[in-house]
Amino acid sequence: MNVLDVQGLTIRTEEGRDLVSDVSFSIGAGSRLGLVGESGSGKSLTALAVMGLLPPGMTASGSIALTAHGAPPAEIVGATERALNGLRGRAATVVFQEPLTALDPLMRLGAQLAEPLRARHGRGLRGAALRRAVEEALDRVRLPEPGRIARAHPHEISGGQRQRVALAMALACEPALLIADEPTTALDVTVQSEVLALLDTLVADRDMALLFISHDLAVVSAVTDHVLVLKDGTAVESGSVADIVGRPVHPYTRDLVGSARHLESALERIVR
Ligand SMILES: Nc1ncnc2c1ncn2[C@@H]1O[C@H](COP(=O)(O)OP(=O)(O)OP(=O)(O)O)[C@@H](O)[C@H]1O
Repeated sequence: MNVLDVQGLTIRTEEGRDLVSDVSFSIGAGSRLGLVGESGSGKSLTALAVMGLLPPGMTASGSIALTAHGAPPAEIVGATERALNGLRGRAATVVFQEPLTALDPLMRLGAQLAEPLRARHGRGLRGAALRRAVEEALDRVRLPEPGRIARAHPHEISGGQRQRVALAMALACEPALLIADEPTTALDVTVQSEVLALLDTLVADRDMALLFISHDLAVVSAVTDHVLVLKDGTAVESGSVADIVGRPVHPYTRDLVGSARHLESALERIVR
């Protein structure tokens, strides 16, 4: 059963220019697809279309079917804002490159995390039980001293910690599909691999579907099993990580393989 089924997705500007053309892919529960391509290839727009969050003036055509937790498939293309609101969170959530986009600078992190937890578990969750749920959610993303983090404001913790909080907020909704758009690009290399390892474990534990977006094929190959290569808004190649990294066919994919930063470790992982 596919959690996400995208068929012939085309994203057009008001002026009639296609930024994404006829892209198709699907992701089953527990599967992970990497969307890889250079800057401007259409990765983020594809993710935004899946969330029904395209910038004003842009339109999507084709089909984006999202199936969450045994519910019948919901069509995102052309859905009303009300229908989309019902799907965001429970069906799909997204983690962006910059966690500050998801966090309110003026609110304590615990209060922010409480919102999706209460949306998921009911407004009756409050007081000590709510505090416990917040700390458990922070603990699940391996944040030390969850009590202190819950009382902090976003600027009082590090970039890596903020991305963990953003991940905790996304997971609090228990989504069927998690979209991660360059979630580690803004982090330094050590923190990046820690967050990737965490993401890997959290997705595996929950049998979630993962759509992972990055310009870096090495990063994509560390967390996904299949890859779709985008160039100028079109899919040029797709296949298993082992095939794409080991036997790239399209010249553009070959370039991506060549420029992947930690290619050796990516290959090591595939060989393992
Ligand atoms: N709001 C917008 N208005 C007009 N054009 C846009 C808008 N957002 C993106 N684009 C254009 O659409 C194309 C695809 O952008 P998109 O952000 O999806 O690329 P990307 O592969 O995610 O790259 P990056 O990693 O740099 O975000 C680019 O040519 C970009 O300039």
